[in-house]
Amino acid sequence: MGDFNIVSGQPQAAGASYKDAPKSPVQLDGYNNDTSQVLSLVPYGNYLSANPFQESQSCTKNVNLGHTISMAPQPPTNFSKVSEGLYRSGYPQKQDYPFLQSLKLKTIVTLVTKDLPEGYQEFIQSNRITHRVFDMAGTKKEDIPVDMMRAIHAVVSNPRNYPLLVHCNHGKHRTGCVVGVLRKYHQWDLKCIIDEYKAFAEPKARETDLKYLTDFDLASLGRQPQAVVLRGTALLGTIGRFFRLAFLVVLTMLILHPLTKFKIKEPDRKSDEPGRDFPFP
Ligand SMILES: O=P(O)(O)O[C@H]1[C@@H](OP(=O)(O)O)[C@H](OP(=O)(O)O)[C@@H](OP(=O)(O)OP(=O)(O)O)[C@H](OP(=O)(O)O)[C@H]1OP(=O)(O)O
Repeated sequence: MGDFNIVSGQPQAAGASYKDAPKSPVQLDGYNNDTSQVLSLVPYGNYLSANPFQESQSCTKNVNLGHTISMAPQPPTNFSKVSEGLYRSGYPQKQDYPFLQSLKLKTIVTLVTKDLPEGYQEFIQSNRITHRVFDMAGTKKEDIPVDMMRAIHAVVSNPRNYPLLVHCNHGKHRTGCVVGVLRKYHQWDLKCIIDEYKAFAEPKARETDLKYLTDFDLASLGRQPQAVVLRGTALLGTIGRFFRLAFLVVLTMLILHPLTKFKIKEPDRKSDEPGRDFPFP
């Protein structure tokens, strides 16, 4: 019997529920005014078709019919890319580890405390991943403490920690709030933030989360919103480029000037070398 691929016919990892996956692709391209922040979200339902790991990192598994099934690594439930090097999902299970391994994660941020699934600790340790666990209560039970969100944000917004996966139980509420705050920090429009939250939380979007994201005060993060910094940086970069160019032009002129003088330099008047074909006054 030959191999057959069951990936396309089984878009969800075993043990994860189909209802958790967004039903349609979510493209948030162009949501943001700042093109430097335009992101292409590939939520779970559409992820496999765009999964670069599908071909390169397939593994095989024997089943009881004696068939050998080629299985591409499966992402965790509600998995998606948030931005370059930053990913979100529900709680990874054992069958998701090969996929996570392919992301070469440097950091995992877990937003809930509970007994770790089978092999999770070993997976994290063997891949030398820094594991940050935050004991966040369910968001319908209590507001996320300001200090906790600030600490989480400091980790998930720092590219030095990337590639980074942030996850909770189902990748809906806690993760939705953390990603929403990150979007706010990156100065996304509130409507886009809410749309993204709902794309992952529906049909269980919570009013408490929507209120949290709507009311969230960026000042509580104690940092300048990044988009402002980026725009400032871009302006400084433009000014810097202008001055560099101007400096090069001036330098070139200074170098060329003596050469030009040399070329048009009048002959030595005192010279009386033979062969001169014009007299000097
Ligand atoms: O139906 P409900 O509103 O009672 O919520 C249930 C459960 O729903 P279910 O029973 O239909 O599965 C939620 O799961 P989903 O809505 O994500 O499917 C779960 O949210 P969760 O997974 O932690 O959320 P994430 O932060 O991981 O995204 C929530 O836990 P808490 O948030 O800690 O309160 C649970 O509340 P409870 O039973 O009181 O502990």
